[in-house]
Amino acid sequence: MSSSDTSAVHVEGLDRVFTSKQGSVTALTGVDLDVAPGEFVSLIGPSGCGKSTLLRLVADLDEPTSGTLEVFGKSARQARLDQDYGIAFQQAGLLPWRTVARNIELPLALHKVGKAERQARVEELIELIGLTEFAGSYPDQLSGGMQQRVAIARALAERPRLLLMDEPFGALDEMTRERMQNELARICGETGAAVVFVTHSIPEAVFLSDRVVVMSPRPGRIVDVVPVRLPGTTRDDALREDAAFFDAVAKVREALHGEAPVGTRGVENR
Ligand SMILES: Nc1ncnc2c1ncn2[C@@H]1O[C@H](COP(=O)(O)OP(=O)(O)OP(=O)(O)O)[C@@H](O)[C@H]1O
Repeated sequence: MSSSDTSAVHVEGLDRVFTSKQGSVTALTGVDLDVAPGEFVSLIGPSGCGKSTLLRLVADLDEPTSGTLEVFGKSARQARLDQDYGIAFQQAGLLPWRTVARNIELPLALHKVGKAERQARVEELIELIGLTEFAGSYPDQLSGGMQQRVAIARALAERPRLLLMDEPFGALDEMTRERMQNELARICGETGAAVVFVTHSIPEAVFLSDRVVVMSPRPGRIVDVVPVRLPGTTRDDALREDAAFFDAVAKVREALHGEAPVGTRGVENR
């Protein structure tokens, strides 16, 4: 079996050039990447290096200029039609007039899942994100972190084998952000979903990922892939103090700075 049959995401020789009257911008060039089922991969790199563009291509929100892109061995379009992935972006994007439960239920309702099944799934998901008491609350009654948890639950509603996340915790304060990272690590462990995760934070990428993909300034290319091997099977706060964690943070930092000077805009060292 070729890698493209087994990968959650298979990208080969991918280019994306945006053309307009002002000229053309090469956002991505020669990108090769495989994400295995159940694997957590983060994309990190300076502002404008094409991280969101790559994620949007995988999500079939945009089309490559050239190259191969497959999601579970299918075209991105087919994977979208088959609901193979869930998406969560920086803005939680909840509908303010629907309760927490009804926001989570939305993709199921749109796909005509029966009422009893919908209710059971929503209950399960609300428990998973620890918001059972807030099922009947509206988004504006929740904190930013809680809203983001609801967005994650909604992305998981259809049991996707793949989650695409673009800076989902970027707008949260540091403490909430670390709590959300713990939560996401636990959820991924429980659901076994593969994740492609865009972030500007090196520690966040290291804490969550099996591998960190480091990209260069425009035109975006992959300059390094740092494997993260942290001890134990669960990712919790103790890991943030572990020597292996600091070691991986240093490796990612070196990979980033090999391409650009310290303080590269758009990458957080904290
Ligand atoms: N629809 C578009 N039309 C023209 N250019 C675009 C479009 N989308 C992205 N670009 C350009 O492609 C490049 C990559 O953008 P992208 O948003 O993928 O970067 P990024 O790495 O996600 O940045 P950031 O970290 O700041 O979010 C940028 O130069 C951007 O201006």
